[in-house]
Amino acid sequence: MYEFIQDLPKVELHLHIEGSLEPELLFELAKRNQIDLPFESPELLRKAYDFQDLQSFLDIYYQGANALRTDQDFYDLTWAYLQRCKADNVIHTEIFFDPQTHTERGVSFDTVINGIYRAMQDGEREFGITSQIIACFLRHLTEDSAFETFTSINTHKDKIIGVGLDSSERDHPPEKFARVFQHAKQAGFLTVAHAGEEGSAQNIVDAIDMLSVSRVDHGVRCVEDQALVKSLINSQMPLTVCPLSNIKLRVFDEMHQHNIVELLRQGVAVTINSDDPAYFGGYMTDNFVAVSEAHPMTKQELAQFTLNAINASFINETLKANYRAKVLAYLER
Ligand code: HPA
Ligand SMILES: [Zn+2]
Repeated sequence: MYEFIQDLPKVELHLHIEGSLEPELLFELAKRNQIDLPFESPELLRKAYDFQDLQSFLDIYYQGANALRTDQDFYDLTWAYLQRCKADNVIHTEIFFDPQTHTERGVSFDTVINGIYRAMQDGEREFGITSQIIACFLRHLTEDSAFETFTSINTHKDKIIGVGLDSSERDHPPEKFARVFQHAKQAGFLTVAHAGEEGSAQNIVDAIDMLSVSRVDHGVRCVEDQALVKSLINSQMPLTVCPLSNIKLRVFDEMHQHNIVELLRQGVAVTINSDDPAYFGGYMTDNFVAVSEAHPMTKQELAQFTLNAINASFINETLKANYRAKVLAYLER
């Protein structure tokens, strides 16, 4: 099954580019930018990636992002991720970035977006990998800060397809960002939001109702509200689930307790994604393999994750049809 998964065409819809910063590149950037790191080597840094919950991860993740300073740093980060996409046969990816993580420490919005976008253009030209950018608001910061960030997002409308919501879910419900999301919608952006990762099923309901999201990021705690599960099936609202992330951040104790395959079999539009692969121990193939080892599946079921992701993606109908045909041809090979 490993070979089938490795070569299966995949679409990633939940990837924080800052979370793809591998310790080796982090060390290289720190040297380039003359930043002192509190670790002796990439190996020792990697050993420190042992998280109790979402917040304990976020603290280390924001520290790591501090090594990113220049347009070229963001290019190198994104290029390294796209090389992993190529290795895993990821044919399309929708990349999150956190503008405030950088603007709050004096790195300009333009520096960040220009570096990421340049690598994405090269990724399409050299590897044929299509991609989109989604700018996320940090939910632990204020609504005012989100509105200010939106002004920058709006000036790069040619490069950014949508807005998202991430960071600490507890104590920062969707409601806090209802107005800025409404503003973004009116300006023509699509919307997504992290909900039901550490927060309650009610956050999923509120993200759908108050933020008009096209997809829910994570969403695994939907099972605490069976009426919600029914409505997710009826509406085919996509969930961008991140299995290895959920284990590392202790949303589930072990992979065999994860609910993604049960949700798939009930007809929920679930997808498999890597979230922050440099911190959680794996990219797309690793996530598919971890799920399939704990929950044996048919090839058709594995391919359904990609078909769900194609349907849930922000690409045009022609490209969706082309990608669906690729998956079906692969199944019939
Ligand atoms: O899994 C996540 N949850 C919330 N915020 C995040 N920022 C990066 N990864 C995550
Ligand atoms: Zn995430």
